[in-house]
Amino acid sequence: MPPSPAASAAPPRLEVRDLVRRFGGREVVGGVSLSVEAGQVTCLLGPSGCGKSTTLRMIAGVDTPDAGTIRADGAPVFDETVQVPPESRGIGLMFQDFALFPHLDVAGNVAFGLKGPRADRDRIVEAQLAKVGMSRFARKYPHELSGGEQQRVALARALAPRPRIMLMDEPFSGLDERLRDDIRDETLAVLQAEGTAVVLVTHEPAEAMRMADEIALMRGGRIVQQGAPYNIYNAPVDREAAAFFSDVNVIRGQVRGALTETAFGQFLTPGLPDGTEVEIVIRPQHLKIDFDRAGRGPLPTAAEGTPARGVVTRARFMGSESLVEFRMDFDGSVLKAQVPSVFLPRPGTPLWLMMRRDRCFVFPVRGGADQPAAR
Ligand SMILES: Nc1ncnc2c1ncn2[C@@H]1O[C@H](COP(=O)(O)OP(=O)(O)OP(=O)(O)O)[C@@H](O)[C@H]1O
Repeated sequence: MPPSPAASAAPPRLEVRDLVRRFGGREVVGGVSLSVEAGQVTCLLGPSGCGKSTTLRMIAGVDTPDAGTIRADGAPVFDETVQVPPESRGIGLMFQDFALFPHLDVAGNVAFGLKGPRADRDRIVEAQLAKVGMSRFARKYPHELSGGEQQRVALARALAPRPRIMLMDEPFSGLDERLRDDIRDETLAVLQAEGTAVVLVTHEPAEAMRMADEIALMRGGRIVQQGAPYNIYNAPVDREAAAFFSDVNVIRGQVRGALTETAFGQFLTPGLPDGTEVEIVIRPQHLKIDFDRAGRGPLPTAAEGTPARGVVTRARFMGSESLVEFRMDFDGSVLKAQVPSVFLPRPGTPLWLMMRRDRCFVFPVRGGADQPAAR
C-alpha cells in the first residue's frame, strides 16, 4: 500500500514537546512545545525572565529538561532515555556575548571546530566568508573589525559546520539600530539560503515581527500564543498579548443583553453573561480624530460608532507620525492616538475620537485567563 501523504511527510527539522524546567522547585519553563521547519525562523518573544533563554539552552543541550522531548529531523536528541551531547546535536549557536576568539584571525575563527582535511576546511571557510561578505577580512583580527563585521564573522563561524538548526539569543542587541536592521536582514537571507531551522530569542516585538515566520509569545514559562506575526498582532489572545506589541487604549464596560454600552457607543459582546466586565482594547493608530464643531462632533457611523470628545493634553512629533494624548470628557481618562505627523494639535484643543470597530479587541476581565469575546 502506498504511504499516505501524512505518513510520507518529512518530520519537522526541530520538534520540541512539553519541555519543563524547574529551578529549586520553581517551574520556569512549564510545558513548551515548538515545531520549526527547515528554512523557517521561530521567535521566542516575551518579557525578561519568562523562560526564553532557558528553553533555548535546553534545546542546545547545555541545560537538561526535567521533562519533555526534543527531536531533530524526527530523531530524539533528548527524551527519557536519550541525551545527545550538545556538540553532536547538529545545532549552531549565536549569542550576543558569544565573542570571537581574540587570538585567532577571522579565517581561524570560522575554521575553529571544523574537522577533516585542511583543504576541505579552507574551502568551507572561504565559502562561508563569501556568504557573509567578509572574504577580504580573512586575515584581520577581531579587534580590527567593527561590531557589525564581528557579527558577520560570528554568523559565518556558526554556519561553517552546516548546522541543521541555529539557536540565536538576542544576537543583534549589541549593535546600533541602523546597523542592526541591515545585519538582521543579511543574516536572515543567509540562513534561509542554507535551509537552517532557526529559533531566535528576543524581548523586542519589532525584531520578532521583522525576523519571524512564527512567533511564540511567552509569559511565565508558557507559550500563550503562537502563530504568524500578522495573526498575533491582529488577533491577540488577551490584553497583555495586545499590549506587548504597542501601547493600547482600554475602555471598560459591562455586558447587558449581549451588548456593552460605552461612551463610544454599543459593542456586540455575544456569549457573555449579563454583568460580565469587559475590556475593549484598541491600538493608538486605530483611533480616528475629528474636529470640534462648536461642541459637536461628527455623526455616529456603523464602522466607527459614536464619537467621544476629549481635550488634547500632550502632542509629540515622532517623525512619520504624531502621538496625541487626550483627557476624555466622559470620565477624565487618558487615551492615546497615533496620527499622521502633518497633524500636531496644541494642548487644550478639543477634538473628537472614534474607534475603528474592526480593529477593536474585546476581552472579558478575569484574572489573567481571558479569552477573546467579540469584535
Ligand atoms: N540556573 C538557574 N538557576 C536558578 N534560576 C534560574 C537559572 N536560570 C534561569 N533561572 C530563572 O529562570 C527564569 C527564566 O530565566 P530565563 O533566562 O530563561 O528568562 P528569559 O526570558 O530568557 O529572560 P531574559 O530576557 O532576561 O534573558 C528567571 O526567573 C531566572 O532567574
